[in-house]
Amino acid sequence: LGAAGGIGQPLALLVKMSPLISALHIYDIANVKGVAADLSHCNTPAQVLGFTGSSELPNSLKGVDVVVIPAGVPRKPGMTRDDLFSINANIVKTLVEAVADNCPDAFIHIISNPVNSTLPIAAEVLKQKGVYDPKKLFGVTTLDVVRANTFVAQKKNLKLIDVDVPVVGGHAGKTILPLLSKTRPPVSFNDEEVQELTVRIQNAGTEVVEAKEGAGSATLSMAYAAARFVESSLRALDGDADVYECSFVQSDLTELPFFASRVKLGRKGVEAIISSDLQGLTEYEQKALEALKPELKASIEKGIAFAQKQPVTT
Ligand SMILES: NC(=O)C1=CN([C@@H]2O[C@H](COP(=O)(O)OP(=O)(O)OC[C@H]3O[C@@H](n4cnc5c(N)ncnc54)[C@H](O)[C@@H]3O)[C@@H](O)[C@H]2O)C=CC1
Ligand SMILES: O=C([O-])CC(=O)C(=O)O
Repeated sequence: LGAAGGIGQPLALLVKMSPLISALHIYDIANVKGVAADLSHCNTPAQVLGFTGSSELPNSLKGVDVVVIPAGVPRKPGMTRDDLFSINANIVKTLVEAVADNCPDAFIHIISNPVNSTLPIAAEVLKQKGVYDPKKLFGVTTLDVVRANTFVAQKKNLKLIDVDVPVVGGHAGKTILPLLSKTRPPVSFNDEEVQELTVRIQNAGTEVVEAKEGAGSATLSMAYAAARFVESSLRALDGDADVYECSFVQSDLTELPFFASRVKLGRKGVEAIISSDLQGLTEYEQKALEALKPELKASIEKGIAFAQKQPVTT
């Protein structure tokens, strides 16, 4: 949903290449028919159907196993992700209402920012509709992991394919907390490296927004990350027993109702939340974890309050 946008188009292309996908439904309020015609000429198995306008939204969702939502406006230089709230909150609310009505059992991947608030909005909408399954609702934070892996591999001269850094918390500024001490394979960092890498990972979205000079935010790397999360979800749905990803989900790892961490994915969604990553943190990570909680809590509460003030349409 939001398939004709900067993320939506390359994401649609990447998932069209996946042998795990039989049907690819793409929906947007504009320009989607051309994208569908174009994509449908690729000789890969997924059958592509384009849907546009709210009258076609229900049919785009019927029978769907995984819904990905990158609909909404991106940042411009000088903005925070929270500055997108006033527009994107409504977009996510409307789309998740349609998901609740048409494919309530689907895995739902929320990309639209601010994820720290849009994910709680989605949860609240699903609750009001009576179909909330916390195991199937995901805030997509895969790009933070992709970035952390890339930057750590570059800094330490490691083979990229081997590096895996869990990133916890949320998806904005200092709520993004890479746990460098939990990097696999084990790597040691001095204090200066920890500081430099942590700040770069936290500000990587802004790095792209500034480089694009008003033309939007990360789209290609985001599409890559979202395609990875889709692929992992489909493998889990197919019964693969070894699927782990970081995601912002309902969680009891901390006192906050939603928290990003590594999760084990299975046929029914989140099978387990991996608590061991939060054990044995360094002093730096422990302090950063405590420091991110007030901002993350406020963003979560803002999302919930918004959804409670504007009950769902039935
Ligand atoms: N979670 C993450 O890590 C990341 C999230 N994002 C967020 O993803 C969102 C999309 O970014 P871009 O693709 O670059 O923006 P974009 O403006 O290029 O595309 C957004 C698309 O959403 C569509 N859209 C707007 N309202 C809609 C509605 N009600 N229903 C369906 N489609 C609708 C637009 O027509 C457009 O095609 C932004 O909110 C951005 O902040 C971006 C990068 C990373
Ligand atoms: O920075 C933004 O606005 C887009 C985003 O979430 C990211 O690139 O991590």
